[in-house]
Amino acid sequence: MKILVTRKLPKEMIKPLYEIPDSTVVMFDQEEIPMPKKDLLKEIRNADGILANLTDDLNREVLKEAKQLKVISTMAVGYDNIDMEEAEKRGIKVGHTPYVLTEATADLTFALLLSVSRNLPQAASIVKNNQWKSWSPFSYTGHQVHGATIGIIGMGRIGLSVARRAKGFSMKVLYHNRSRHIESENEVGAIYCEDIDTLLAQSDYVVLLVPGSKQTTHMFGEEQFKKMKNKAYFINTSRGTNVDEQALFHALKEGEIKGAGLDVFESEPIQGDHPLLELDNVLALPHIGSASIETRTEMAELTVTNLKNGLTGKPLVYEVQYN
Ligand SMILES: NC(=O)c1ccc[n+]([C@@H]2O[C@H](COP(=O)([O-])OP(=O)(O)OC[C@H]3O[C@@H](n4cnc5c(N)ncnc54)[C@H](O)[C@@H]3O)[C@@H](O)[C@H]2O)c1
Ligand SMILES: O=C(O)[C@H](O)CO
Repeated sequence: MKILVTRKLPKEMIKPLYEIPDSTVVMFDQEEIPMPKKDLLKEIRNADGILANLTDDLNREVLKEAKQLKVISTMAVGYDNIDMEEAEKRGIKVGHTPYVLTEATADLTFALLLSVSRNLPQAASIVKNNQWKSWSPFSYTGHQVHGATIGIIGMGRIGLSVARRAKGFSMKVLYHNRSRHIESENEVGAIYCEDIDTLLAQSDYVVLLVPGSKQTTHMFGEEQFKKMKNKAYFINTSRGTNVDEQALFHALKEGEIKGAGLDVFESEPIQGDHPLLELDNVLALPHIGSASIETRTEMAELTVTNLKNGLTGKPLVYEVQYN
């Protein structure tokens, strides 16, 4: 049985895979860059299982090559990099890592919100660059978080955890979701906006937390940014493909919205000449929502368990359901 691991992980962490009888583990030898596409195509051909991550494009063409593949285990909750229709057609089970990353990602989402609202990157750079002249009445003043209104789009696991943090800051919580989320209404008093426009018009902070999918691609564009308050901030820790970046650039440049905190981009990694990076009112991070040591360790362990279970005839801990 051949197992492909597309990113270098500590040997100790993937030990359970070596313990599968008659298994051969082929692991890419680098941690910081994805396995080149040509190597992935070559290695996946005769693989039975693959430990993948969100940078592996497991599209139809790639999966068609994978004649022996039985299990894909991705080290992420999102699985928009995997062609689920093709996986279903081929009977490939897909495992992912919900829950274990919820709190870390909610923390990072709230960190972005606080940072953009109070201009932390700009203020920190003044100190570091020896440009701090004096305390002053209005320099670097941002907008209040306490008591403001947050609008969460995608009230799922992470959305609810962000809502709990918002409640701790005495924020009014609005949400839009595919369907009502009674737990968040009962627990934090979140108010359902069936019409997304109501949420956009009333929120001081709009937080996007829906999965990446065909339905959510560019769900945020010119129209949505125009409906937001001019003093509102946009936070995206979901998927970059959910946002039309040109429209976002325009909205930020023209002052239609006040600022943005972004952890994800349409095409990652973005380069230094990306238009959004020209703007002072953008805080951009390199997709680090779940990046705490504790969470990434749990994600890796869960990914290994999902794969081992799938390859040894046991139920995956978290299996993505085909539509
Ligand atoms: N930045 C990061 O590092 C990072 C980390 C973890 C997760 N994520 C992203 O966050 C997403 C959410 O994770 P989760 O665990 O909260 O998922 P989840 O499935 O629990 O929540 C997603 C919510 O979005 C809703 N939804 C889906 N499509 C919608 C639509 N078109 N309109 C309105 N609501 C819609 C669903 O009903 C659900 O309640 C992941 O899919 C992933 O893309 C990013
Ligand atoms: O979907 C996910 O899990 C994130 O993007 C990475 O943790």
